[in-house]
Order: sequence, then structure tokens, then C-alpha cells
Amino acid sequence: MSNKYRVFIDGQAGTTGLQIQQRLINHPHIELLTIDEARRKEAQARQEMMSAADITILCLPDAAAREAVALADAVGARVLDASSAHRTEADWVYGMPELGADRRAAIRQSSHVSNPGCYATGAITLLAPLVQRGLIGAQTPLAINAISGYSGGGKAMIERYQQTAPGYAAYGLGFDHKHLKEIQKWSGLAVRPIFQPAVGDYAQGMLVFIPLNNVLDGDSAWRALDEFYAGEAFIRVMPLNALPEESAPFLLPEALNNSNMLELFVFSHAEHRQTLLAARLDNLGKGASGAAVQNLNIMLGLPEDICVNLPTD
Ligand SMILES: NC(=O)C1=CN([C@@H]2O[C@H](COP(=O)(O)OP(=O)(O)OC[C@H]3O[C@@H](n4cnc5c(N)ncnc54)[C@H](OP(=O)(O)O)[C@@H]3O)[C@@H](O)[C@H]2O)C=CC1
Ligand SMILES: CC(=O)N[C@@H](CCC(=O)OP(=O)(O)O)C(=O)O
Repeated sequence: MSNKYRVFIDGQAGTTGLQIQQRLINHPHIELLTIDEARRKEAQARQEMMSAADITILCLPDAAAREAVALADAVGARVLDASSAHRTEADWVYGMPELGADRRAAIRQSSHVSNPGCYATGAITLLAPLVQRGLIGAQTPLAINAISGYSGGGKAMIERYQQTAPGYAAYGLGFDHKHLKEIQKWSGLAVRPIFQPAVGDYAQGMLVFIPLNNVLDGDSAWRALDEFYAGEAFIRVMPLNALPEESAPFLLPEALNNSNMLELFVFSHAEHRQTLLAARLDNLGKGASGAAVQNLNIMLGLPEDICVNLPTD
């Protein structure tokens, strides 16, 4: 009998589920339970897998994730949810380990952990330390812009983009993108920000931008971020006002693909008192599957860096 932890991925055939599977294949402490392909949407079959698993990871659309949680709760199964269904719910732990001193213990002990959204990961890691330290007032009306690779839209968008693809497509123009609640809550903002994302004609990789006009001084913002994330393995605060040499004068979204890294940038102009905060990550990596494996490791009391990156074979 194996002494490995057993993990079931509900939604194993989807974009996020497949990426998690590819990471866990080489995990020394985890055995993946796979559901019969013909029964992967049957409630009873899924519940049996949940019962047999130490942790179930949900990689489902929001409505299906809510139904899956009811199945899991009925058999007392521990759940890590990659969907946006539970990210602001009081009885769930928000799975962003880097957000504060108490986070890792909370994730470790919880039976219901919600994996953060991809855009939200970029925005919250930039904003939360600055709001906590009073450099950005909670009442500040902010705007956030972002671009994602089309894999962020799951199987349906990937198929669509493989047939016909606009180079750049703005969306979220109704002020109601599903990550907004999460961004506002976990950044500590009293005022709802404007969030305006876009999709580009490339598969994966993401940039999130927050322009700050006459809000703070860039040096202080950079120092606060650098201090807050000191010692974090997956968040790199890049030197102030420095563009990566390999792509200057551009900042490209795909540089961290297949990794669980997140880079934070601060660009600022002292005289104009203008600052641009930026985050770069892989929407499928630190934005979804890499973060899910990091949280899974923490939930199981394992070193959190095991298999968080996609194997390069
Ligand atoms: N893609 C990304 O960058 C990110 C995605 N996420 C979140 O992860 C979740 C999954 O997204 P993603 O992987 O992109 O989506 P996909 O559409 O690629 O995959 C969803 C999977 O769920 C399956 N599914 C749907 N309904 C059910 C059901 N009732 N029972 C069992 N399986 C079901 C689908 O089946 P079928 O194959 O038959 O369609 C599909 O395989 C979403 O909540 C999304 O918001 C989070 C962060 C980033
Ligand atoms: C490009 C694209 O369409 N992205 C998705 C967000 C990615 C996603 O589904 O992530 P979460 O589960 O974290 O919400 C969107 O904007 O709805």
C-alpha cells in the first residue's frame, strides 16, 4: 500500500486540471486518483473519488464548483477550489500564502481553500502591502489594466483563438469582471477599483498594471514591496525603474511561462509624482496551477516548492 497522499482533480480534462496533473505526475509524495473518463461528470463517481482522496482540487466552472463542494461536504472531503466561486466567502481560506504572517498556518489547517484568480494575484500582491502600510489610502479610486494570453479563458477560448484571433481584444467593459470583489477585499480597498482586462493573440502569460497619479512616492512603494516579500520564493520584486534587459524597451508577458514565479515592478518619476505598478506572471502558473500545487503542498504540510513549475522534459 502506497504511503503517498491521494489527490483527485475534479475537472482533470480542462486547461487548469491538465496543467495541475502535469505538475503532479512527478510529485514524490502524491498519488493522483483518476476518474473513469466516461463517468467524469457523474456526481456519484466524483463523490467516490472525493471520499478516497486526501484532497480534491476543483478545476471547474463556478456553478459546477459550487455543486462539487456540496458533494465534498457530504463526505467530509478537503477541497482546494481553483474557480472563482468561493474567493471572498467568510468560511473559506484565501490561498495566497504570501499575503501575511498568518496565511500559511490558515491554509495548512483549512478544509476549504480557495485558489486566487490570475489577474487578482497580480493586483493584490501589488496593492495589499501598500494599503496595509498606508501608502495607498483605502479610499483611493484606482484603475487596473491587464492583458492575458487566451488560455485564461479555458478550453472554449483556446479553441476560438486557434481558429480566428484578434491581435488584441479589450473586455470587462461593464465594470463587473469576476475578479473585482476578490481584488477589492484582499487588497483592503474601501472603493471598488475599475478593472479593464484584455486578451492578446498568444497562449499564456499576463501583465497587470496599476497607474498611480500623484498618489505616492515610487521609492517608498518599491521599498515597502521589497521588504514585504523579502524571503518569498515565488515573488521577485524587480529593481526600481529597471526594465528587464532582454526585452527593453518592452515589458513582455510571456517571460515567466510554465513557472510559479511572479515579478513585481515599480516604475516612477519623482518630479511628476507618477508611478506605475506592474505584475508579470503566467496565468496558468502562479495565476492558477502553480499556485494550486503550492497551496496543495502547504495543505499537506510539505515543502511548498515541490513540483510547482511545469516539467520541461
Ligand atoms: N485558465 C486559466 O488561466 C485559469 C482558470 N481558472 C479557473 O479554473 C476553473 C477551470 O477553468 P479552465 O481550466 O480554464 O476551464 P476549462 O473550460 O478548460 O475546463 C473546465 C473543465 O471542467 C469540466 N466540467 C464542466 N462542468 C463539469 C461538471 N459538472 N462535472 C465535471 N466536470 C465538469 C469541463 O468538461 P469538458 O472538457 O467536457 O468541457 C472541462 O474539462 C475555472 O473556474 C476558472 O475560472 C483559474 C485561474 C486561471
Ligand atoms: C483571458 C480570460 O478570459 N480570463 C478569465 C480569467 C481567468 C480565469 O478564469 O480565472 P479565474 O478562475 O481565476 O477567475 C476572465 O477574464 O474571465
